Amino acid sequence: MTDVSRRLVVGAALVDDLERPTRLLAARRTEPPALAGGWELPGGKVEPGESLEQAWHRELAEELGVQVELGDRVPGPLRGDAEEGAWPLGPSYAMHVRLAVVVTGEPQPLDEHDALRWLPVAQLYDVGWLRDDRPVIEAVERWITSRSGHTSSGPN
Ligand SMILES: Nc1nc2c([nH]c(=O)n2[C@H]2C[C@H](O)[C@@H](COP(=O)(O)OP(=O)(O)OP(=O)(O)O)O2)c(=O)[nH]1
Repeated sequence: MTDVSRRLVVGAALVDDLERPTRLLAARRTEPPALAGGWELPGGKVEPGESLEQAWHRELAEELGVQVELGDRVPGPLRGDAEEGAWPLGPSYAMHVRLAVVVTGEPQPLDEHDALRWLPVAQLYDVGWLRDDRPVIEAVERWITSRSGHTSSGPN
């Protein structure tokens, strides 16, 4: 099935708190025309020679103007080598997703986006996510819900 390797992409599930998240940042794309107006996780393609971690930090600085701390992976269904745990975006891309929080700056739609929205968990589907993001957002929702259901002093 993985006869041709996919181009790696990083996506950030930017939340307000890594341990007890209550909201997620959605970004509206401006290009290409086929994807314009769709909402996505900020991020982009991993450059040659770059680690995934470097790509997350670079993309979030370029696109939103923020420095971030990375949190847990949100694992997807792809298997094998560089795509292990990534999410398929059509036939050509594989997106690795991690939670992240802003440590410096305020997110702005600097590049590739024309709007940003912080979505409370109860309103995660108020925007029109890109088709391939839907299962990713469902996984993020499960992750957030599992965390917010715990008290900070709980055993789990
Ligand atoms: N960043 C991002 N891309 C997504 C998501 N969902 C989705 O289908 N895509 C697609 C859109 C693009 O075809 C591809 C990622 O490319 P990109 O355009 O974001 O990459 P980039 O920032 O490096 O942009 P560029 O310099 O190559 O133009 O994955 C998502 O949630 N986040």
